[in-house]
Amino acid sequence: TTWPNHIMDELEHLLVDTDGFNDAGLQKAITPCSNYVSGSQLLGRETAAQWVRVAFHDFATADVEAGTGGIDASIGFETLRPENSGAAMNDSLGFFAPFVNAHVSMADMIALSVVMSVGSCSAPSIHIPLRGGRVDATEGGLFGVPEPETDIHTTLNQFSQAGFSQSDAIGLTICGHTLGSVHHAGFPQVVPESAVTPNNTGGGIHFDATPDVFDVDVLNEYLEWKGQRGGPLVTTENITVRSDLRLYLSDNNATLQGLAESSSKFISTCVSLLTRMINTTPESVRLTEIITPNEVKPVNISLAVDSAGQVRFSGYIRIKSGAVIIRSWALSLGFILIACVSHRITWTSRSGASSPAFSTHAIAAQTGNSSMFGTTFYHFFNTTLDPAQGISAFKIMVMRSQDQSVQTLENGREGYPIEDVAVFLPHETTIASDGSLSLQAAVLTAADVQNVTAVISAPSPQLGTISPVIAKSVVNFERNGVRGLYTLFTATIPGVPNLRQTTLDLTAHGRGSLVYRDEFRRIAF
Ligand code: HEM
Repeated sequence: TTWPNHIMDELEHLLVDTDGFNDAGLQKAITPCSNYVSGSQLLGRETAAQWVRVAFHDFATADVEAGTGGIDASIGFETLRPENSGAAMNDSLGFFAPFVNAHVSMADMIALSVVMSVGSCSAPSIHIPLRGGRVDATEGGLFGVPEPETDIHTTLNQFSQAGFSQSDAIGLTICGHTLGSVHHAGFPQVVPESAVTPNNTGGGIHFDATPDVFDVDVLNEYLEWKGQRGGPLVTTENITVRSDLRLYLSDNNATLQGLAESSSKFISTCVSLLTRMINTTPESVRLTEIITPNEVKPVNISLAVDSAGQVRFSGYIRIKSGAVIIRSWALSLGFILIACVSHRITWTSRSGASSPAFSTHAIAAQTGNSSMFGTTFYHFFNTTLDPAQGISAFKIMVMRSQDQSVQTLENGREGYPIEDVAVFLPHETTIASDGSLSLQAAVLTAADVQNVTAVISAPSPQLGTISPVIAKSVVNFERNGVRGLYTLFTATIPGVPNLRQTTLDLTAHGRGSLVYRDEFRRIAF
């Protein structure tokens, strides 16, 4: 894929930027893995485990033959159903809500959270491949999440409707039940009140000795009948609610004995089953390619037209260091080659023609960011462009430290595209006392643009679920003076509920059928 791909870029950010500079803030919720982010640690709840359970409950009502359900965030509308009992659903969706935007659906957050939980709560880190592009449901789906009371026949039918065979169902359940606990609060029919203690007020009993590690312990403890022996859904005195025991015994432990061959067999089976679980979606959904951490990624690339009409080109280049440490970087924009001590920048002018050279420098790498994929470093650049020449794309040159070889990253062939005819200016957004927002854009006067509009995508509350819906509205911009070679345009819109998550797609119509777009810009900083 070439840059930008908004869905993949956003999910990659959430997955990879988990620490230090530009931390997306998701992984902290499950660091350490025993952490509970939605309330007191004394409750004995675990956010990482909740995330995996929520995904299962969203998935479990899929009907693969009908092509409906699966990971579609319909779970948000279904939290009052007895089959979705427990704090996990609204805890998790409530935590994910501030991450949702025009290109990050709640359904993708649910899938991503499984990848994050399993990847973070394992060593070496277990990587479940993530794809994006799931679409949020607008209402609840079918009933049919298996409960502790559900008989084995019904349970297997429910899994089968979701595309999972008997051995898949057994495998997926034991893979899920390596994390977390069953709680007296929510499941008093499974866990007795005696589990409640001052340090465990929710009365959680673990499935295995390591409830905060995604590992094979639950399986070994069950088969060897030691430790937690598979947990409360195996051992509870109330026979009716021994759903795990019924499931595991439904093929006389054959599936589990197969999985117990080795830890790696268990892990690889879990990866495969959990991947299938998060990729079960309504049939209209087209998932993206697998999201892999970018070696080199442009971040927050922006143009700004200052009051003197100067064009500032700035942003970050994030570099992932694995085996390769990159000592220097450069930006190239086609024809201009800028050389300073160890950085080079070239670019393509607006017309694709060569432009005069300029020099800039990168500010030393920001604090490294260590993620489950390795460490990343941010390099800042900020330079002035000649507005008459403009910019249409840039390329990035990196030097590998091992052999000093220089590689030019061209984002396919054409370079990383950048729009300089119509530019939204998020730093100039102002908020009036009545909450309304004044937006600014700059459009190159020579482009002879008649019509500037924007689609605003604002995550907004919706009835029946804690998950936001993206409300879209269109706004027309009016001329508002001149800055150098640019004409300023402005628009006023009513306040939005979630400013930080609200984005805008700017469109300017020029001569003939020429259209200039500055897409997926944060409305304000
Ligand atoms: C027959 C199928 C299943 C039944 C009846 C079942 C039932 C339950 C119950 C009653 C709890 C306790 C929840 C609480 O006290 O908060 C639980 C916890 C959990 N389940 Fe399942 N489950 C099943 C399958 C699965 C599957 C397939 C997964 C994921 C792949 C999964 C993942 C989890 C996780 C991670 C927890 C711990 C949650 C926490 O600690 O908050 N379960 N399950």
